[in-house]
Amino acid sequence: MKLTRFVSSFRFAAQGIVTSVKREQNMKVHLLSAVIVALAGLWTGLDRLEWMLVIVLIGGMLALELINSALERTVDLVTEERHPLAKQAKDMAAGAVLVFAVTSAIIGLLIFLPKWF
Ligand SMILES: Nc1ncnc2c1ncn2[C@@H]1O[C@H](COP(=O)(O)OP(=O)(O)OP(=O)(O)O)[C@@H](O)[C@H]1O
Repeated sequence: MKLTRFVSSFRFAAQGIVTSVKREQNMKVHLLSAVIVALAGLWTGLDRLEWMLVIVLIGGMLALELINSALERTVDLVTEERHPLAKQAKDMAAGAVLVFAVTSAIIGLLIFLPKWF
């Protein structure tokens, strides 16, 4: 019984990820970026710690985008009308994604640039 519920929770989580990839343009961009960074990592030859950083940043970016999409849907479910709080909620969630994206880009440059130049 409990095992069935446990397995189901993974299935539902997978459905959420698939829905996000299908419907969210930004998620596709993040996934493509992740593949490009992973290929660049293989080509460059990162060490174990560098790979750990890159994997944490990629996973964090994708997870944050999923949360952002979930929040957008929740807001749209609560109100179909324009509301300043709805705007603030969506814009703050988008801001969180932007903060993490910029942070990831800076750390990525700190990892890759010294190896290339
Ligand atoms: N219900 C709402 N009330 C007020 N502002 C909103 C609402 N929904 C979205 N916004 C704001 O409108 C701007 C554009 O948002 P977004 O790109 O998500 O498009 P949208 O207005 O939700 O339309 P769409 O359904 O095409 O995505 C953002 O600043 C967002 O915060």
